[in-house]
Amino acid sequence: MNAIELHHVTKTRKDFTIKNLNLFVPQGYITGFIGPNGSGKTTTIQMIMDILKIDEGEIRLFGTTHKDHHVKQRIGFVYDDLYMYEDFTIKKMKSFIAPFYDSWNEELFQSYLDRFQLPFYKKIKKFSKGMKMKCSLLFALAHEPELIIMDEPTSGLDPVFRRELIEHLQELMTNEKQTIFLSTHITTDLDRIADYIIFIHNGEISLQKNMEDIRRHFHVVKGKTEMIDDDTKELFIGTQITGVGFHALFEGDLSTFEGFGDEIIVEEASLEDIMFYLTRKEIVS
Ligand SMILES: Nc1ncnc2c1ncn2[C@@H]1O[C@H](COP(=O)(O)OP(=O)(O)OP(=O)(O)O)[C@@H](O)[C@H]1O
Repeated sequence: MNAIELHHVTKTRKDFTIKNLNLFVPQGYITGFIGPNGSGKTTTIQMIMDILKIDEGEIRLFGTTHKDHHVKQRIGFVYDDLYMYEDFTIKKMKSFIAPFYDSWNEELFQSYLDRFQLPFYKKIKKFSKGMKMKCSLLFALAHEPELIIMDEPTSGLDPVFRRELIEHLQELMTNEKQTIFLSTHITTDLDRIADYIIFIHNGEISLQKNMEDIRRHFHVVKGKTEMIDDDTKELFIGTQITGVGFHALFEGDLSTFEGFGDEIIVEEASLEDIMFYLTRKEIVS
């Protein structure tokens, strides 16, 4: 079963359109949502959370329409923009948020409060960006959601806490069978933990695959510039040509390169490579 499904979703903002978006987040796994700046990640997440109205299409959460308020109880939403709560302390925020959730776990809340070392009586507006993110995470996790949706959760966090967070998400997924959907620019965070990757570019999905398939099928091929002509270029998703040679992203069966011997080097592609070449088809530098 899918925790999140978007069917033919369309949304037009001032200078930007989400076109016929079909997106599937399987239950019980970590799905990374990646894409360059302004590609539509936050817009998509806001539509899933019903903060932003869709123009056309359908969004389903656990098989139910995303407008159903019971289904929202099952979701923990993490984002760093807590502007609505700037004048609140965590104490006051808790008095508003906790009663909303049937599954609120006070013991768990206190343990995360300790673990994240957040002040209970200080106004949110005096928090750093990282503290705000931790605060958002605290409230999202304390009601034991089945689905955690996170918009850029690692931005603003120092490397130590970022790593801890990533490891913690992995634990949640393994031990509690939670589903995690997170958008990020930091693709190296996902190389370690994601089971599925969805790549969005200019409001359209250009890749939706599990990590195993990605590891198996995407490679970076390197060789001499002379090897690149109109025919060989056709083999690649994207090519970067420099004075000393070419680097290119290849998807498919590596037997294509069997006859090339030592003339080429083939390496597993990272998510960063995939994002780079899918975004820029040809680069000459
Ligand atoms: N409130 C808004 N009104 C109109 N257009 C908006 C609004 N917010 C964002 N946009 C536009 O929608 C497009 C997609 O933005 P969005 O924030 O969804 O991208 P993103 O992938 O999350 O980007 P980033 O990685 O930089 O956070 C951008 O062109 C942006 O200018």
